[in-house]
Amino acid sequence: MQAASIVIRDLACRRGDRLLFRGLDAEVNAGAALQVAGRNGIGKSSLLRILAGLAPAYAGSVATSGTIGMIDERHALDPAHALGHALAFWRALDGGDLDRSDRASSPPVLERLGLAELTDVPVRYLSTGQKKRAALARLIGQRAAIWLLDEPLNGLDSEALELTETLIGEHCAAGGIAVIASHQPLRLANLASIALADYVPAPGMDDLAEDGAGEEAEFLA
Ligand SMILES: Nc1ncnc2c1ncn2[C@@H]1O[C@H](COP(=O)(O)OP(=O)(O)OP(=O)(O)O)[C@@H](O)[C@H]1O
Repeated sequence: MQAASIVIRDLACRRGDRLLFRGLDAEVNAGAALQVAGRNGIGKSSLLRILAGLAPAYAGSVATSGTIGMIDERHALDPAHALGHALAFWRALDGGDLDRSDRASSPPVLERLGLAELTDVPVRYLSTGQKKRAALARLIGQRAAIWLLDEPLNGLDSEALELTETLIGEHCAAGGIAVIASHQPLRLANLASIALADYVPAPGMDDLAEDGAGEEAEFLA
């Protein structure tokens, strides 16, 4: 896996006419995980979208090294297709083989994720937790160095939750990076945490315009 890193400097994020956070600095290096925590609507997903390059920063900068894979509430698997077919679509783009294990000691990914028996089931019939696992299978197949995970534990039973933590841990142990927006406590080695509440501007301090920031900042949908 290529060396991965994320460097965030003095980052500010604006949504609509609201400055959500400002002055955010962070560095994540290969092998580490970063949890982004905070109340609903504080800007966790917005931060992940900036890191993914899907939305512009209002001010400051983000530098990433390494390919990026992201999971949010959109699983990006065609609901009309059987799971196996939907995953094969991504496999054709990403390369890799989910039926094969990277390590002699662990079973293939679909089996580990409890999906091996579900490959004939249309994606739209999968349960919430099964869709989450399927999205994780797609992400693993992508072999991206940086994982951006938006609430990856929501809707998972305790077994799937533990497995997700294990897979994130393995990804980091192999030199990857994971940035995880989550309200829930995470059991991961080498985990740092950002509380976005620490970067919310004080009332009346939500205008960076005089710094020349964000004039062109229009968010993608
Ligand atoms: N395209 C947009 N235009 C304007 N405001 C937006 C847009 N998208 C999101 N917002 C607002 O930005 C704020 C932050 O949203 P975001 O989804 O980043 O929060 P979050 O911390 O991930 O929340 P949650 O925990 O509920 O998922 C919210 O108030 C939201 O309504």
